[in-house]
Amino acid sequence: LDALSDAAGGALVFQSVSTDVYRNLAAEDWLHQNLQPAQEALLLWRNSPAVVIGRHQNPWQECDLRLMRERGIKLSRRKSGGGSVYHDLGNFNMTFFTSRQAYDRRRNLETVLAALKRLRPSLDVSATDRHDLLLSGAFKVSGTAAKIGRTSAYHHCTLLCRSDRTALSSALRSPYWGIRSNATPSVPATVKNLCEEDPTLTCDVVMGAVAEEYTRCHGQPNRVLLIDPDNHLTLPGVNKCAEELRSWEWVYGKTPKFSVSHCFTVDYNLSRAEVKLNMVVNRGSIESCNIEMLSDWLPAELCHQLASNLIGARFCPTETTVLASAHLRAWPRQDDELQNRQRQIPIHYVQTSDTERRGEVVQHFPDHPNPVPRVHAGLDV
Ligand SMILES: Nc1ncnc2c1ncn2[C@@H]1O[C@H](COP(=O)(O)OC(=O)CCCC[C@@H]2CCSS2)[C@@H](O)[C@H]1O
Repeated sequence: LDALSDAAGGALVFQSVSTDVYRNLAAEDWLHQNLQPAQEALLLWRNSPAVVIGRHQNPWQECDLRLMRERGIKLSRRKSGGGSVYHDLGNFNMTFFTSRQAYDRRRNLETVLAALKRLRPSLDVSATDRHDLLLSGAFKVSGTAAKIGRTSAYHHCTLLCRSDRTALSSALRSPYWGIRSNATPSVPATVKNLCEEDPTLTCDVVMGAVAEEYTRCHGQPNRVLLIDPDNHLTLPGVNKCAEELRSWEWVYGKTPKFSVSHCFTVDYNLSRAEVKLNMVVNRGSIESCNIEMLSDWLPAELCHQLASNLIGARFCPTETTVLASAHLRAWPRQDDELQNRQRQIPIHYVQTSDTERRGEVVQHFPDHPNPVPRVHAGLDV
């Protein structure tokens, strides 16, 4: 890197050859750690479908994890604060590295605006006070976040060129409710793609224009260096960092402590019961759990035992399903009716219908002679 920056004699422009969100975030982190603080650089990168949540966010509150899993949309947590955004190959990201003193989000956004102006003079894109970029004064095309270190800093932002807007809004809609936390909430906006204004605009065209404008502003020849975040020889330690960013402990485990309070009605074989579920989830694991039955539909002891079995489990359905099933098997009375009733408790409470979201808290389960175990405490992972 030192040789590179000596040769370039100033600012550097990198473009990642990877579309893996964890590898790209690791490369970004690597550059932040390893560039000389005074070295200015720009990293351009794109990801295959992913949601990137802010450092202090709760993924269960921000996105539809089940839908994301079904559609292969990855979930990642970045190191900067702020809200949740959706990425795919129709969106690209820019990371502006500077020293802490030279950190200036407005100047970076001016570079992006100037690039767009040169490219398509008629495009109406402007920056807001919170550093979003708006198209036609109303539609968000870019969101901003930043990380400020002791001596160096970076500002990164997105740019929507031709993303799948339907996937964006469905991935960023949480179907879960009853969660209380101090996690940073996102600020939802109406988004648009640049290509909706001008169909000839692709990520490649816009990225090229930003690189050109950035080098021009820095009095440099327009040269883009390809960077491979998979190459630990060029970026020593980058693989370990990517694995950390991919780990459950980072993505889910860093969620600020939260509580889940849920009250619902279960119907089974013509009998009905009210169930209250209260949980505290800390570092992604169930710290306390209480299941209350407002009738003798299930013995209090069974509820209590089930709740205590879940303590310490990761708040994810795979783990809690195993625990709940084990609890069923260990229950001494081979009472089919009781077992079937316990299986009805949707501790894993994925709520999708609008009535439920409005708070009518009614959940019906089809009467099934041989219900599959469905008791698990994670919302969905
Ligand atoms: N890709 C993208 N670009 C712009 N706006 C988006 C995008 N995806 C979603 N949104 C909208 O922004 C809000 C959230 O806005 P909010 O202001 O809460 O959050 C942000 O903007 C964070 C930007 C982070 C940028 C980083 C750069 C590299 S890695 S991620 C969301 O609810 C959508 O309405």
